[in-house]
Amino acid sequence: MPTYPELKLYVAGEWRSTADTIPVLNPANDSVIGALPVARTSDLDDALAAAEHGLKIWSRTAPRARAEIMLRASALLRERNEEVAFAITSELGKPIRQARQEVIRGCEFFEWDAGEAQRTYGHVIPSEPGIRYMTVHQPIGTVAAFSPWNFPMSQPARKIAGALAAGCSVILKAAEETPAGALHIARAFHDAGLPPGVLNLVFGVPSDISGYLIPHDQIRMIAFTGSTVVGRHLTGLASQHGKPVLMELGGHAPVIVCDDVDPHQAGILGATRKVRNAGQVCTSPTRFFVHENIFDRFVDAFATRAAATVTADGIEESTEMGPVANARRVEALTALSEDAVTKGARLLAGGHRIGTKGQFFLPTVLVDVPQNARVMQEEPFGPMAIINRVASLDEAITQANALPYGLAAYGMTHSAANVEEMLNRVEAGNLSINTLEASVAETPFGGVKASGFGREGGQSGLSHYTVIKTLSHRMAL
Ligand SMILES: NC(=O)C1=CN([C@@H]2O[C@H](COP(=O)(O)OP(=O)(O)OC[C@H]3O[C@@H](n4cnc5c(N)ncnc54)[C@H](O)[C@@H]3O)[C@@H](O)[C@H]2O)C=CC1
Ligand SMILES: O=Cc1ccc(S(=O)(=O)O)cc1
Repeated sequence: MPTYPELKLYVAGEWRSTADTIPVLNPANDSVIGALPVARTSDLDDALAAAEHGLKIWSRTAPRARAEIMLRASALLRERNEEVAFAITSELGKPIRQARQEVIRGCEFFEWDAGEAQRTYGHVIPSEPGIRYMTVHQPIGTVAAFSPWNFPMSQPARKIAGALAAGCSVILKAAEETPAGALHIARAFHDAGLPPGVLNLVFGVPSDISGYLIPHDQIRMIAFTGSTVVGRHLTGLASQHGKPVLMELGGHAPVIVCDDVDPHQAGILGATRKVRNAGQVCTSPTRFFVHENIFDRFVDAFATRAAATVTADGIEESTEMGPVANARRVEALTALSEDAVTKGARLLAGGHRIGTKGQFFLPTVLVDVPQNARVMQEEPFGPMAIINRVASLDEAITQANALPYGLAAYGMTHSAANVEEMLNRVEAGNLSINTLEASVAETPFGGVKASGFGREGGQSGLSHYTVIKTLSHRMAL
């Protein structure tokens, strides 16, 4: 059986502890599994100095050589999949099978961006004789990155992959609740031969760290994934200091179910995907707008499948859904469910926690939810689905666009005309049809409206980590 790693900071290529620590809990049983060192100001200063040195080396390292180190680190993570997955399940609660998939997804980000590192092409711009115009893409500098607790490995991987592929150095503050995924990444890069200082990993009080790092001249770009409230705060701080940001924020994903699909199959797909990572995914399908012709059959299939979800400690191979990440989520979900029922929603499954040990909240299905219920506006970030009936595609799209969020959106239909209508009108960064997968390494991922700006992954994923320099070269003075 693998063990949970000893938690350390990683600064200037070395592991370090501090006297001040934060306990890390297993949400399946509330036991303490680790003590996380809190970075002191001196650790942050050391990380800044190391990242400055690391940038000098890494930005002058050939893209092919960068890619080789990234691919070696990724291969090590694949070899260590069982150990990393065990750590993720221990600190977050996610079923071990999903944790293994998360490790693979994180590796795919490194592998994709390692390839993109070698394709950051500039242009030669047509010009008059005697002068040449060209552009090159250079690393933006040292990046301050902040990753959330819901994907402890793949979310840090996203940011580290983009920054390192572009030739930047990074100071990553990973989530205090789930630090081990980022720690395993740092370990893999250390073992793969990444020069000291290129990647630095710190933990602590989030606002203290962001408040200290972002204003520093040396930090040239800020990448954050998390709530819209925190993202806006960091965007404000960055803008005060004139720095660009990449913000991947909240979502409240609509799913438009047209009447030309099999309602049983669609309901089962919806319920299965809803409980992925206990619904704690920014792209989690949440508001199902189902055509009235198939509504009842969809609801039956969805609620039956949701209620049958094997909910237990994620370390068991048979578990389909583990606990939510912490007590805050249980409280928030309970309040949202009670509020919706009070306002007239029908509760068909779940709605409450189970057990006295651990943070287990049952898959929850709310039907015919009125507009004034809080859950119609607030991201539940848990295993909670809203299913409402609509009379037309037009009504569904209007409902889908009614919130300020615009991250992932989904449709289920076999009609090309319906797809075209959704593509043209649904306000979202990512629209997926007949699949509830919104993000893979090779496609750009990100939001519109309150869900953020910028894209991670795909061909454009490195653009935020580079700056374009234009050369105007006259052949003679
Ligand atoms: N888009 C996503 O993947 C995520 C979204 N969220 C959203 O946030 C809501 C609340 O989550 P909580 O963890 O309870 O609260 P939160 O908003 O306090 O924390 C979210 C994340 O932001 C980080 N953070 C908070 N303040 C920060 C600051 N000043 N500087 C830098 N990082 C900071 C935290 O370390 C954490 O990882 C969730 O219900 C969900 O809606 C949370 C985690 C991930
Ligand atoms: O919570 C948002 C989120 C989480 C994971 C992923 S990915 O599957 O690792 O790409 C994307 C968005």
